[in-house]
Amino acid sequence: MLQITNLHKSYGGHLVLQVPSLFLKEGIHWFKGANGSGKTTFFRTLAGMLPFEGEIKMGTWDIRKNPIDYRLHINYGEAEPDYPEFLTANDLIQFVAKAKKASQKQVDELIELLGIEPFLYQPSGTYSSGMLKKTSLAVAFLGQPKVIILDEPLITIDDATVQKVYELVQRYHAQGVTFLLSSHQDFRFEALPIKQLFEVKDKKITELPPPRGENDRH
Ligand SMILES: Nc1ncnc2c1ncn2[C@@H]1O[C@H](COP(=O)(O)OP(=O)(O)OP(=O)(O)O)[C@@H](O)[C@H]1O
Repeated sequence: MLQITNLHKSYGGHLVLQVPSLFLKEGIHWFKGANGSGKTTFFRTLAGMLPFEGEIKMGTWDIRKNPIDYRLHINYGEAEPDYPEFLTANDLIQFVAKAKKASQKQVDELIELLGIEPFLYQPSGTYSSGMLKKTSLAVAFLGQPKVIILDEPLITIDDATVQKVYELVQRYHAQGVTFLLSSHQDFRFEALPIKQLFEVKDKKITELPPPRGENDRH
């Protein structure tokens, strides 16, 4: 699904990530790593938000040669969303829905599932961190993505919303969507059928044995 070749990512000449070759199959992938290890940098690079050296392809779409197809089919949910404070959740969701060619039905379902109605028309500057996160999660599921990247999707949301996120991931996964999830804690996504587990450490990304899922424990 995603092929990364000779990726070098630096900030101001300081190398933070080096990935000679990495192929991510279809499925749910979990990237672990300590604070500052490079997870967000990797995700933002894959999402087409940062300049980098190397090659990134989704199927046959090259991030540089097919920028529209590539970006239309990859969605990104920020770890710590930060929006212009005068914009409402409705403004943000409608804007992205248009860009991602999402239906109003999909918009309404995500707003309902994630419990966004109570603050839909309030400026985001008034939101709690959980309300901001719910908005960014709704945005990340819009359209017909082939890949959804969720950076620390479970931080700041309550337990009921965590269950909703698992439900959404399972539902989209069943429709063939590939997920890249990150956490800086060891235990986060055991409830999901993780295909590949990676550790981001020392500027490198290394595959680890997959975690045992909840279903394996019975
Ligand atoms: N815009 C930037 N300019 C300069 N350095 C940056 C920038 N963004 C990140 N870095 C550096 O790149 C490295 C990786 O940061 P990154 O945010 O990707 O880590 P992370 O694994 O997502 O961390 P966390 O778990 O704390 O969110 C860190 O050393 C960080 O200081």
